[in-house]
Amino acid sequence: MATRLMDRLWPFSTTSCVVTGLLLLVFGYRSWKSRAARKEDEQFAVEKGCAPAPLWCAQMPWGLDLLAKAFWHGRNRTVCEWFVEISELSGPTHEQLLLGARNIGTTSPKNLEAVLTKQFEDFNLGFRIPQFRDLLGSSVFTQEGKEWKHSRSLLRPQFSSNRYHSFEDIKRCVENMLSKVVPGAVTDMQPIFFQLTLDTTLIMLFGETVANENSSADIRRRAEFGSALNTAQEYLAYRTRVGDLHWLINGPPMWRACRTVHAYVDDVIKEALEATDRSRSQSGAKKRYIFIDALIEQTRDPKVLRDQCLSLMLAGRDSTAACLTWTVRLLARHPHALKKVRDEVSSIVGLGSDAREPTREDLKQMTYLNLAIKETLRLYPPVPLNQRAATRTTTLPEGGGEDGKSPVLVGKGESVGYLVYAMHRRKDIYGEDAKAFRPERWENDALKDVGYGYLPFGAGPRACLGQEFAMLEAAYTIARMTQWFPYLTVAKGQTLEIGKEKQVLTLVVSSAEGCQLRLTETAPM
Ligand code: HEM
Repeated sequence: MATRLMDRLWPFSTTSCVVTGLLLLVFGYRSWKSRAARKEDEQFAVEKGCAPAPLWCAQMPWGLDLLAKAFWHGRNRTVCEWFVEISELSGPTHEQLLLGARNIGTTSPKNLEAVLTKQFEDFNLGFRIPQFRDLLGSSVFTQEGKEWKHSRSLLRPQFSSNRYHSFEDIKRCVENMLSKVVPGAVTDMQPIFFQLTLDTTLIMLFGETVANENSSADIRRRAEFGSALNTAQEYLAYRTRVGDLHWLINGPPMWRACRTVHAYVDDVIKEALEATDRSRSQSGAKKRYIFIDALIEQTRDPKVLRDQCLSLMLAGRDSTAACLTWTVRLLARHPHALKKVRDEVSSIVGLGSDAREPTREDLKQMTYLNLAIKETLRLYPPVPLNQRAATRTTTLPEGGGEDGKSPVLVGKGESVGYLVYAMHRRKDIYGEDAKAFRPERWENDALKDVGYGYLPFGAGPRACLGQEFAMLEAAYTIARMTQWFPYLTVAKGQTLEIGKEKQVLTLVVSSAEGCQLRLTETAPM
């Protein structure tokens, strides 16, 4: 019996011994390399007056326990709150050893200003390029240097408000979305917002062609595309947690998801190319200001078109949908804030589905609504963590030494993770009630100079290009939703306390509980 059991286990135990041995060798080599590099940098550190930042202590060699914890929090859907806990315990800047490689985590506005703007040339995207390549290929999000500058200068003019007619398209999509909500029934708004933002992004990129295709086959294909995009993103998110060992996070579900996503985008682009050719051949045809036209003027290479469009689809869909979901969740849980939004919308455009649709000017006047969105982006920045890696040995301005005021050394290739979610909840920046939803805090002069302490859209040369578009879409959607359904009630069983809810962290942070609400036209009894 015992021999039979050994026979069965033997091949597995041999394989696991070999794998474990190899991993130990790899981690050991990385630790040795990291220490050797540190020695070389010692002189530089002395010259710059650097001191070590607190070590976020891993109890096991090579930080294996940190990796295990990261995966545990991933499964338990509490990663962002874990980062808050770490930064509260270790201070605004800490060092850690993960899989034998040293890296730095920071929630310091001064350090972020250095990384994103002042010392822009000292940092690059690190492992983002190989981590994201399978899905996003080469696009504005995964390029650097000349290529990135070219992509950015190509895309930027398309975002300026007079070049796209998206506002009318957003309005149409929002009307379509609201007409499907059943008043008084419990509705999960999260998937509805993801669908809305996918539709608006598709229209922005490709014009009428795609989002208007409403046969059941088209709808099914769009849904398959959406779910494949989610799967692929989950893989990318796990890859970002293991640095240069990203290639370990792979497998058939990821390959299938990438194939589905790419096939869908390729078909849409093919259609858009044909539509552009048709409209060119019709003399006097009305010029459509859509992204794909501008891209096609530069290239007809299907791979280049796919990579750029897919990146924008991802950026346009997920971040704005997350922003909408969290805003509505928070408003429903804060009746006082919801009332203020309702009163404001009512006084500017009136309530009721047949009331006048808000214009851009109306939206600008809705100051409280805009503050509510701003406050949501503080508590739930859709991109809650991000990172850069040093292109050469350099320093961060603060975080080292006993008082945390000395510069911190960053060796060439080491990564700096910046924890926007945790920074946005720092009490020394936002006050004792930092974890509360209080849009009024932005009326206070004390936050006028918050600068790099508030970064939902990033900053510096790589700051978000879609910010204006996203804010317009979010404000319009919530204003119009308030007109149709002025009252929101949280469904039973949903978490009420901020930060206690389960969260799904892919490249954006969304709600694991969804956003289950009752939307009603009159005040609930
Ligand atoms: C609430 C919504 C949004 C949020 C919170 C958001 C957030 C961000 C952040 C944090 C970055 C910087 C990334 C980095 O530095 O690594 C970024 C970049 C970018 N975003 Fe957004 N974004 C939003 C909506 C959009 C939309 C709707 C689009 C376009 C359809 C878009 C397109 C871009 C582009 C093109 C970049 C620049 C990438 C680069 O130059 O590296 N974003 N966004």
